[in-house]
Amino acid sequence: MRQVVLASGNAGKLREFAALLAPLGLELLPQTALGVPAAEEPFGTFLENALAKARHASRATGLPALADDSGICVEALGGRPGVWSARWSAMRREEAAAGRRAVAAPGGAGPADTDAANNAQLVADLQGQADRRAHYYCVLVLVRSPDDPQPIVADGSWYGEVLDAPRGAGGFGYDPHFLIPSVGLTAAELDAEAKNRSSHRGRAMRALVERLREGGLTQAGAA
Ligand SMILES: O=P(O)(O)OP(=O)(O)OP(=O)(O)OC[C@H]1O[C@@H](n2cnc3c(O)ncnc32)[C@H](O)[C@@H]1O
Ligand SMILES: [Mg+2]
Repeated sequence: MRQVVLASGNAGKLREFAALLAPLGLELLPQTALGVPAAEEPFGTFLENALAKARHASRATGLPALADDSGICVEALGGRPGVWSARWSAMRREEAAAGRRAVAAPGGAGPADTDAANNAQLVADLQGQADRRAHYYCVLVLVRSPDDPQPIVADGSWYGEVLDAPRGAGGFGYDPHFLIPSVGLTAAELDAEAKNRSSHRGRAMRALVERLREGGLTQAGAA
């Protein structure tokens, strides 16, 4: 296994993966560069969505594929945005229009919202809320073929708090509003290396690499 398709269209994730995977000796090809369109993400769990994305990219390219499904889970919101993180502001608009909690599929019909719209929505959702606890969650799925009977799975979490006022220019998504209390910085105030060292994605990636090593699938014993 030398070439792997990265089953993501998110430029922020792509940047982080490029650094995380550099030591592995794998050539990582973004699916967008291979003309693979975004997969449907219709499921209520991160795991199912990641598996769907990995299979979709592997089927389209004939290559092994790595997918990431991730999001921010806020205690006071019962774990939401969760799997709806990429289109949280649209989700909340749909709920407001329906006058109740919508039952739309997590990936929804439309494209992801802008980070600014999602962040503004999250801040509005937490207005007057004292409990600011939240965590990022990431699950990674690697399939060697679209019908791989043994997908390799790893996950990671990163705990913090949601800030009303954004701080920092690094990272992507909800990072300017995600405070890591132990260092007093937001995820967007960390440099890329520091974020990868402690983030949900960094943790999941290191766990995945461990699984690959166990299975002899890294450069040393590539399949
Ligand atoms: O599905 P792909 O193509 O990978 O790209 P996406 O942006 O739609 O990705 P997800 O479906 O996994 O949605 C995850 C959302 O959660 C947020 N998110 C995930 N990881 C993050 C991180 O490290 N920092 C900030 N926000 C993050 C961000 O808003 C993402 O759009
Ligand atoms: Mg997505």
